[in-house]
Amino acid sequence: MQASLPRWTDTPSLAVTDLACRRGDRLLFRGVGFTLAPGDALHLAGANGIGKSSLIRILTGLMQPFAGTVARQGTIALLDERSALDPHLPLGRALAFWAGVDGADSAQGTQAAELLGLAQLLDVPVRYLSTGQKKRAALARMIGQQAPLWLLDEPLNGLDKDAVGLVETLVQDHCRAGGIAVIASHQPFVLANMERFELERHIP
Ligand SMILES: Nc1ncnc2c1ncn2[C@@H]1O[C@H](COP(=O)(O)OP(=O)(O)OP(=O)(O)O)[C@@H](O)[C@H]1O
Repeated sequence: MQASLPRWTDTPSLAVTDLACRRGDRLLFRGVGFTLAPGDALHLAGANGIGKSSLIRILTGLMQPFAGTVARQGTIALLDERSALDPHLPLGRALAFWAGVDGADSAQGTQAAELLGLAQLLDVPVRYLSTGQKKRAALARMIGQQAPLWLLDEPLNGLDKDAVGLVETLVQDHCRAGGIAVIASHQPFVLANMERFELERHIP
């Protein structure tokens, strides 16, 4: 079931040092540090509101940390609660739009859509997709980016059991191909050799 392997030239890495995050007047966490190399996967675990999404946004560069540094090597693909797909476009064209923006091979997006069981829905406007189908479509968009660094915020929300297994396999394939994945999830995420990072240990 493996997608054709992504290709990138640089060796990806993600190194986080002594990171702290403040939202409003509250320090959410401090002293967060880890280093990820090709093939590594990290599960960010913790209760609702602990700061998993905030940490993912800091890793992407969308949010500044209160303290600490993030060093990235390689491009990032982000999956969060927003699919980033134009709701008015048919799914196939919405995916092709992002392939164009990312300079990626649009066949990769289509192939990812097929892997995620969306082959029959490429002509359907994104706004008509169900919750689980929208999540699958967002995953197809992310995979189509062919980026080495995958940052996934609650990737299993809204997915049925089969799709959960599929996503776990896709992430595993990505890491086996030399990619890196960070997965923020309050649900179990089954992946061989994945490290677990408990944000709770970093509450001030
Ligand atoms: N713009 C903001 N200003 C102030 N506080 C915020 C802001 N955005 C988020 N927060 C707070 O920061 C905390 C962490 O939120 P975050 O979304 O990172 O948590 P999370 O661990 O991803 O939660 P969940 O599992 O529910 O998705 C929450 O208490 C939230 O209310």
